[in-house]
Amino acid sequence: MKLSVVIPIYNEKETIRAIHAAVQAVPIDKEIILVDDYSTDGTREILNELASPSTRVLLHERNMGKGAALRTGFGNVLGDIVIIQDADLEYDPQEYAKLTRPILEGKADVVYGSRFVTGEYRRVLFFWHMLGNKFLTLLSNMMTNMNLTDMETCYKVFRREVLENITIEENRFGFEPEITAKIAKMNVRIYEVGISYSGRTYKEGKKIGWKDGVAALKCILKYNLLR
Ligand SMILES: Nc1nc2c(ncn2[C@@H]2O[C@H](COP(=O)(O)OP(=O)(O)O[C@H]3O[C@H](CO)[C@@H](O)[C@H](O)[C@@H]3O)[C@@H](O)[C@H]2O)c(=O)[nH]1
Repeated sequence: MKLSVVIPIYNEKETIRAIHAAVQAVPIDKEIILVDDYSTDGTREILNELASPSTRVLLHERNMGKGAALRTGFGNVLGDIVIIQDADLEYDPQEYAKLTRPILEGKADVVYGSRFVTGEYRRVLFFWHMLGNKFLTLLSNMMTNMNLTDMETCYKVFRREVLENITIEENRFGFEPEITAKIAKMNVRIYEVGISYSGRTYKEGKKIGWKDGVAALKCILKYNLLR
């Protein structure tokens, strides 16, 4: 089984080398797909250095958002299992073994890594982000009739066949509720596993804001009620 690691990137020159090295260090047969979303901080020059037969670099010619970068990445995967990896250091690639296990054991088609279950460590940060996430996850669950604990997690893992039947329409962070609504309507087995999480602050490079929360709310309604 080969793993495709899709990394959407926007202005991450401080972390891109480290995250690439951390992914490379995971002892799993894999390909890495770096999708740069028109970074202007020097990230692109670093990506040229990282390109190799096992690390492909795809470039957007304007900034379109994380969802759009994933659409580009998913369209190019060759592996049997696909994982989304943020370009910062919040989510630890050491978790891949745990995240892929339910698929490798033939139990799951999709796995979400949750920051809210089990005794893994996590950095304590923003109360309002936690509340926003809990609210969006609750609303999404009410509409999908699922019981996820972390709908907004980065770590979403798919058998490639599942993604072949999904087209991401949302360019920005709205793709999280969109893809969740879409898999809920498919006949797939969804699992959750607990993961560690080392969130970063705005000074450390976080870009997401309250407007993304409002956009996510609209996407929950749009993809569950109107489609
Ligand atoms: N391609 C692309 N990537 C972007 C953009 N903006 C941010 N990203 C990438 O998306 C990741 C997360 O961005 P942050 O700004 O650090 O937000 P976050 O708080 O960590 O986001 C959390 O919530 C999001 C929405 O649920 C999740 O998508 C994300 O994985 C994480 O859990 C980073 O790897 C960043 O490079 C963009 O315009 N384009």
